[in-house]
Amino acid sequence: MKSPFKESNFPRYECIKQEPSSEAIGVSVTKIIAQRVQKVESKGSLERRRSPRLKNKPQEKRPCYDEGQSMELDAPELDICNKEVEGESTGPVERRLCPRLESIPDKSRPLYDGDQRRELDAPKHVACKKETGDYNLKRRSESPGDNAGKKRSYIDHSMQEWLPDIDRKGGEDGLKRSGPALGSLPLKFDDTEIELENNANLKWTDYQSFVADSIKQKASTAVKETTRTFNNHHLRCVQEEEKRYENVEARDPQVADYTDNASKKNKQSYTEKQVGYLPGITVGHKFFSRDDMVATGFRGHWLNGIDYIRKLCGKLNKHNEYSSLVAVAIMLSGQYQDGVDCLNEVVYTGQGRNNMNGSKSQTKDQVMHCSNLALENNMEQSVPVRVICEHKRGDNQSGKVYTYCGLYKVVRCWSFKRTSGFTVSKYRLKRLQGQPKVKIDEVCFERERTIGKLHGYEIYRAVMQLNMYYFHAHANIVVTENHFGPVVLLLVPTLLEGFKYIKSVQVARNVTIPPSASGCDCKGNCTNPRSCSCARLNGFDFPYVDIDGGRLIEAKDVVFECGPGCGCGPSCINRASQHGLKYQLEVYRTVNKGWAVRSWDLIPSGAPVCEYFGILRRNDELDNVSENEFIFDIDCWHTMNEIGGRERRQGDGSAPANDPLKKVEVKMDESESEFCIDAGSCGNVTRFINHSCQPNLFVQCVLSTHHDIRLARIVLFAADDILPMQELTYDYGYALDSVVGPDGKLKQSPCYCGTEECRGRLY
Ligand SMILES: C[S@@+](CC[C@H](N)C(=O)[O-])C[C@H]1O[C@@H](n2cnc3c(N)ncnc32)[C@H](O)[C@@H]1O
Repeated sequence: MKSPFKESNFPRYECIKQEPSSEAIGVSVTKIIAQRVQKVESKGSLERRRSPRLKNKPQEKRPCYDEGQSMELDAPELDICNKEVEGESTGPVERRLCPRLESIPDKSRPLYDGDQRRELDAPKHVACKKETGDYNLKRRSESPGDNAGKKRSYIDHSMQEWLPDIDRKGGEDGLKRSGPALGSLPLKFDDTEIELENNANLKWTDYQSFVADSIKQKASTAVKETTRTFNNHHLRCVQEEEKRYENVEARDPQVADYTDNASKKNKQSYTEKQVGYLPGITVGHKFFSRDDMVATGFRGHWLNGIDYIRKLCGKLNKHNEYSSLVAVAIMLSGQYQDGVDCLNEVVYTGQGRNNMNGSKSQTKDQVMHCSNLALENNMEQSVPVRVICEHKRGDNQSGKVYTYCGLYKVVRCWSFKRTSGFTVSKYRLKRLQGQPKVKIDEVCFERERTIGKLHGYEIYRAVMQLNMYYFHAHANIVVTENHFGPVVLLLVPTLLEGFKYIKSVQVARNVTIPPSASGCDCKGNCTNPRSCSCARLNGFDFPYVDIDGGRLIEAKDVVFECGPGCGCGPSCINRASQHGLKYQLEVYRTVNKGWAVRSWDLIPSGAPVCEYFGILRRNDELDNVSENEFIFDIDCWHTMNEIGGRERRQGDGSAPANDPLKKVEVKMDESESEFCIDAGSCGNVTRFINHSCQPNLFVQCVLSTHHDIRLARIVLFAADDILPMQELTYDYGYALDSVVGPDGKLKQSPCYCGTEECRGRLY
């Protein structure tokens, strides 16, 4: 298809053949980028790393980073936290207050002590009801049909209790925050203004929303962390399976622990599962596997459509059974049409009596017990159920996404004879009012919508034919790369004039790349970690598992991949980061951070996303370049060894005793790294990736061709499962007040990452 734009608007840049002159190198801010997603716990005197720019500043004028001092500089109120940590405080610990709240009289302040927090985090109403056995006080009706009609008003009213408090007054969009979000906090829910000491007025509603936000954020961080841990366990388990498959005995006893822990964790969440709203998992939340749902306690079972819980009460129901079961969640799979905005009403078929080994067709009548009975009890006892929709992934990889659609009430239950002659239970469920809208098929939709919105042409087809993307004034640059053709980058000429797109690191003339290391003797693919010498360098294991094209099990100090000196072929799993861009990445414009990068595809955790390309230079060459914000220090060794105030990532000691890295140790006693990658004048999509204090990518040093860590490759990996259209970010790892301008003065730059962990400044 022909481009809708004039050819002249689309300059195409070839990969550069020769290194650009140093004069051509970029014009903008300072330097250094480096990250660590997992930071080690703060160790007394350990400083955060500081910028090499500090070299230009006399020692006495350099900023201090140790905890006490930086607190003094940054925020006096942090002193309170400090004391808490150090255990100096003897009386009840005073918690850190939002500066806005400091002047509110003591008795009017919300309480934050542990017990109350717990109450807030757990669905409070669930707990109360369990204790009082309140469910069973309600009269059970004889006929399900009558039941629905008669009890409707009651159900409508009572079910609101199960919604997240935060959404109760929020209306359809759930944006407005309301008082009840604060659970048992002693707050007034009106617009009364509180007089502050500085004569400013604070509305209670602001105050409430501040607290509500912080509660909600903490819970969502906990969910994120659980999912991350689970993903790690999951990849470990996959590795175990791969080994079993290869009939290779597990050498590392830790692996068994991981497997055990994963199952223990799941068992634990099974017993802890809750009815109703779960803090941290809001409507629209996406899970990427059934395991994720179990790990976070959202569901207690991998397979069953109806997930139920046993309540401790002892009433007989109409089936002469104890009505101690209620369903907590049901899974809808393939029962809806793509693109349905919101499932306000669903009809659900009970489970059981199918031939699970063969055709999956029904072989007997369904009976009203266990899960089916539980779902009926939901109706009779006015207990809402979480509904999850299963749908296919938006990219072309196989797999599913599970979207949480919200809480539903069961309004009717009946039995139905199918044409096969067997009976099934049927349930009609209605979505509770006051929940945010959800697009169940968001993952698939976003990409299509973006393409449509940007161009109004059949761009998707053009992509397939021409192997590249067109862009629009709003999107500006789109990068793609595939197995057949060269990288294509289309730029808005006025925005990035002179910038060249490259698809490998270019080497400056005064830098010599060491000769290739001798590699492993494997043939075809490396599969046996005991005989593969590259696996040995990684601690006698392959760092990747063979799913989704290779996923890194966990961050390491350094990953040794197979290289040109190895006997294995290009499809070897231990070359996972060498295949270029696998995901379609888009460079787009943000409001306050300049350009940014997002993916049109779903990226699974541990997947290599992109490598930092630019010109490989000596660091000292750039000492007088003051304005270049696209320089990445290759400081893997310094980070591993905590040299120059750097924080070591929680490594796993992957480098064995006869580590080839030891050979370079002597050369690297300086506190600053020797080499860097300068993407000021040429680079790839990675240079547009912004910083976040809570990133979804992490930086991993990779060695493949040679084993000189001073010249390691810098590859960004997914730290989480990343949804399409989510901004990709990593932690630049600046120490605060570590960057000095050409005038010798400290430079500060605000951070707009917008995460709850935000430190407020980039440096
Ligand atoms: C490597 S560049 C990233 C791409 C850049 N946004 C652009 O438009 O080219 C680093 C620069 O982006 C901006 N930046 C990145 N992350 C940021 C953040 N979280 N908050 C504010 N600015 C950010 C800063 O100006 C920083 O020096």
